[in-house]
Amino acid sequence: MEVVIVPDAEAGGELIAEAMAALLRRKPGAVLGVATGSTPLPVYRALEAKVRAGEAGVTRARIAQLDEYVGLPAEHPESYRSVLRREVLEPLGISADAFLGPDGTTTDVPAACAAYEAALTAAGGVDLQLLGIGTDGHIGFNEPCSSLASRTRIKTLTEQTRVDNARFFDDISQVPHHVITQGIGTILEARHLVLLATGEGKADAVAATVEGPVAAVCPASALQLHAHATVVVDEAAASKLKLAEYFRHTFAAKPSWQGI
Ligand SMILES: N[C@@H]1[C@@H](O)[C@H](O)[C@@H](COP(=O)(O)O)O[C@@H]1O
Repeated sequence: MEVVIVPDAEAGGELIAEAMAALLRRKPGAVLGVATGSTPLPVYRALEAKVRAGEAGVTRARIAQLDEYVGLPAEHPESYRSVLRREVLEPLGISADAFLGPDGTTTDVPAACAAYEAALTAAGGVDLQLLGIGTDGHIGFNEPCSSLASRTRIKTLTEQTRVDNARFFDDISQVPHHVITQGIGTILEARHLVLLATGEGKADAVAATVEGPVAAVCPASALQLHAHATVVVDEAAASKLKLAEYFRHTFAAKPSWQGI
């Protein structure tokens, strides 16, 4: 696992957007796995700037969704499909045909989960999966104690996650209790995992992810099992890492052309 400590969220966004741009230059039909939440927004803005500047092309790229609320209408502004349309597809000029995601409006959840797994496989798998992290260490919507081998399935949100996500809704009663999420086993199949965490509120979860044991109680710790996982954190999110100086020194010594 590579840990990169950046000065702020914008620097993290730029670093990750450059990795995405480099991927698109060598593989124009790449599948980019995207995440929702506030943290990834600087990545999308930086990638948009690169696309506009002609540094990366997205005409053949595909976008894959990580997770989705169950029961929100697809056109609900806070369905993750709507959020990704607004934050990723429209700004980058990517058509809805190039979007892969689970159907959160379904009445047959197991079939929708199986269909999404099949769609990811048919697309050739995810090349780069961007991840945020919940304050409880969740990735996607894999809450603590999710199986490290799990596949796309329904999950019940913890009260903590509903409280954390209530800011996107008028009040907490509107936050769904159920979600469909790529499983941890599914996520681990992406060729490159890039987790971005910013702010002090993520410091405990980052420390458990990077320096704690691999344990289902901290789902993000599964990244330790992946051969190409990058954790990008700002100073505040890195504040509880015992090995922070080592990580700073290691990245500073890396040739700049190498990227993440
Ligand atoms: N399902 C999403 C996660 O994918 C995201 O990582 C997390 C953190 O969000 P934020 O980046 O806003 O802190 O929120 C939600 O639970």
